[in-house]
Amino acid sequence: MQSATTTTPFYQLLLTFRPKLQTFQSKTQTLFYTPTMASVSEFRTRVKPLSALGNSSSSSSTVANDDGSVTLMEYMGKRGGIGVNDDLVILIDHIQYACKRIAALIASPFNYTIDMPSSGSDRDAPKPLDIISNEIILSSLQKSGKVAVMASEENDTPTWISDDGPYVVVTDPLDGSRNIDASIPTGTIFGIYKRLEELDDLPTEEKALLNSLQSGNRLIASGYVLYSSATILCITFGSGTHAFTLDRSTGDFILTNPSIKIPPRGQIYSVNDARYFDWPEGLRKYIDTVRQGKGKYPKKYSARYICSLVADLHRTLLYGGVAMNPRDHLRLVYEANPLSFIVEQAGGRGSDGKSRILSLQPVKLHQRLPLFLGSSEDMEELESYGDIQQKVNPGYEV
Ligand SMILES: O=P(O)(O)OC[C@H]1O[C@](O)(COP(=O)(O)O)[C@@H](O)[C@@H]1O
Repeated sequence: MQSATTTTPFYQLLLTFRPKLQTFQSKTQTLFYTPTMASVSEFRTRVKPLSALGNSSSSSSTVANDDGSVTLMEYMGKRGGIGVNDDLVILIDHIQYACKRIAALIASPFNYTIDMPSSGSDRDAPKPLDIISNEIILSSLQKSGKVAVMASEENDTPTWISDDGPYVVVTDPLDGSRNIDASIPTGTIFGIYKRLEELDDLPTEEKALLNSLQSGNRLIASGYVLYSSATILCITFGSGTHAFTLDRSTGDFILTNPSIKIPPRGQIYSVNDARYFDWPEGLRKYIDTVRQGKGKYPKKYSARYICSLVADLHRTLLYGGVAMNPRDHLRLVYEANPLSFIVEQAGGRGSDGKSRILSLQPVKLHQRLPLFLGSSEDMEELESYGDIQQKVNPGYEV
């Protein structure tokens, strides 16, 4: 019998893989077809107040379907009162489509048979699904017609897509992919900037790089998709952070957490605790203090660490506390900036331990840094310990 693991065609096949779920009916008809560049005015909604979500902070112009639901497309299509322009709606439609394909792939029983040439024993070396996810996102961005350049954690240099694309997309297509074989949550992270028109006359390589190195405070939207027991798309356009949960029966992302407010204080710290002896004094002291309930919040903190940034952040957004990786490991452009924007829009803070992430000017595309994200009061207390950036980074094996 021929082994499926040795045939290259299977990998090729996965690149064009589409889940066979023809019985699904999508309200917005976007799940298993590639969205075209339609105007948002073509999206129809059945209107009624959003009372079913019980969210008083939502805009009064937000409207829901008969069953009380609001899809991501409806929410952006002027229904959420957030005024996302048509080009951006089309772009997000393509990103969410790509993420649904990634979600289906991650859950596929055929993942185990994907075989690709290894690029070394490096723990950070890309896994097959990293590469496939990257291809899926690139292909969706190309089809959107709205992207000038994509900078991905998986590529050494940014990919120039189109001279007149209005947007720049930075992405980590599949974060935490080391977790996949054990079905532990993973995620996609993305950030969107406007194309810097003043750079249009520069050589392609140069303008691709400079467009991708924009400071986080220029982000116009960012988000993540969490692939877990539920597939959740969390997004900000600069007016609050909103989460949508994939309804697998229809293929729509449904608004489930409008205007998320991260609790000002949580009781959870999230960090790879095995690195304790490599931490600086300040960080050790902080963790020792809060785990004993001797901090400003007089309760003993709990530890949670999934080792999947999107999952650790999503929990932190909902429950509060701090999620951190104190060593130079996570990337400013693809991870720290988009996630800091999400956290700030939810009322929290994103820092490298000394400075606000969104104020940093990236100097290298794959620049790494310590990252601390979380509740405003917890972040303030943590930073007051001063010395919290881990300088020793031996490149851990596991
Ligand atoms: O080994 P550490 O320091 O705990 O780092 C774990 C972190 O690395 C990540 O796996 C990201 O690393 P990659 O970008 O190499 O996938 C995060 O999801 C996770 O939070």
